[in-house]
Amino acid sequence: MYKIKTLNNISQDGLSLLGGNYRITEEDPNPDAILLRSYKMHDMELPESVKIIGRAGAGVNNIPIEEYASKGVIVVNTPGANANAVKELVVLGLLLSSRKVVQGINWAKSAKDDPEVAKLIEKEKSKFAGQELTGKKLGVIGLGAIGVLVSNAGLALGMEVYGYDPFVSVESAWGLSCDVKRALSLDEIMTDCDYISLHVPLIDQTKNLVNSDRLKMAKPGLRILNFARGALVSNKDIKDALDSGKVACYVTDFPDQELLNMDGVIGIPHLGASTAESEENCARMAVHEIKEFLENGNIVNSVNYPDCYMGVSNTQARIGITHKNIPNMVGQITGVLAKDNINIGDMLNKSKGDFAYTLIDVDSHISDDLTNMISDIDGVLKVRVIKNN
Ligand SMILES: NC(=O)c1ccc[n+]([C@@H]2O[C@H](COP(=O)([O-])OP(=O)(O)OC[C@H]3O[C@@H](n4cnc5c(N)ncnc54)[C@H](O)[C@@H]3O)[C@@H](O)[C@H]2O)c1
Ligand SMILES: O=C(O)[C@H](O)COP(=O)(O)O
Repeated sequence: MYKIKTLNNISQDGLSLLGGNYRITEEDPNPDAILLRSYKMHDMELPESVKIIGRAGAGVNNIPIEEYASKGVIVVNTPGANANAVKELVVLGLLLSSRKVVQGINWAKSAKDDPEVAKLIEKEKSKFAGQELTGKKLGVIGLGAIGVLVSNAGLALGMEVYGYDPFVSVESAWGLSCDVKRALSLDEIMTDCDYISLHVPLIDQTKNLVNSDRLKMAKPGLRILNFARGALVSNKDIKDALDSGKVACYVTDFPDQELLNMDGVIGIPHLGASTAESEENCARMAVHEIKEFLENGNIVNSVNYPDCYMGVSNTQARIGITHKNIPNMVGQITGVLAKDNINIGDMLNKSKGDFAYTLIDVDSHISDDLTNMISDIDGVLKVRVIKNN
């Protein structure tokens, strides 16, 4: 029986895929896996029993992925599973930033007790006039799962779309309409566009990506949409830009008290991925990835270890080893097996940055002694016997 600890509410539709060999728990001190959404794990003590962490969603800045890698713990996420939900909210964000709908609705509601409200509306509506999207320039920063969908949606709305992503993947490039123009620098986007939508992960290199130096380059009346992470945009600099009219509206899915007190900010309470469809997609994908790892040792969509897939073992035993990416690890591991005269049926070794994973199918039973000998190799982080007949 595997134990899965949940740190956030996870869609039942996904959890139901776990099956009878799994117990879902919020309290167990020794779970095999953790399943979460945006819960911040940085200050949490990670139980030694945890082998894999499944982020039902895209962003992993709430998880100390390098620290967990050094403990031999795999972190996976669910690429693209919530991209459509975010894209739809970005389309709404484009419209909200263009038309004073939020302000207009709030004003109309405030006049609800006035019997003359219908007349008043016709008199006052000119205060809430806006602009159209068609023909405007949209700059999309980050052309991953969400950025691609947003770019294509921008074209469908009649916008001229510029995309910037120096690391764009082949898969994204295939999904992107050929009518999206390639921006060669962030500055180009900042200088030329009427709307900017951010779709990059929050990492050291992207913190405060939108700052006073970049905002200086912008045309007056720029609209900025941030459905990626709050810290990508400097609060102080956005305030100055809103005050000066450089930025006409900042739509963010990550408002804080400071932002909610600024005129020109539309703060949405982190609803990008909050649709039934997206929550189901993410939970299903994360559950699938956790099951693959716990039952077969396969790594799917990891953000801190290489992906590794050997299907279902058809030999007597399977062993999975997380270790440092240093010379002679495979030699030492197979040396231990050879000493015990154990034949290797199949094997995979892959690395990602400083860490690596070795998955081995063998034709005989694996003893505790042998497991301990592999664990004792310098650089080995976690050893798991996945199947043992
Ligand atoms: N608001 C929400 O509810 C919500 C939902 C999903 C994702 N997100 C956020 O959006 C981010 C993007 O999600 P995604 O699914 O598109 O991820 P993704 O990994 O598919 O795409 C991210 C893209 O950013 C690019 N990139 C990285 N650094 C860059 C840089 N310095 N400049 C330009 N491009 C850069 C990458 O090459 C990649 O193509 C997530 O990391 C997460 O923080 C928010
Ligand atoms: O990175 C993500 O996937 C989003 O920010 C969604 O987060 P949530 O699962 O907490 O809604």
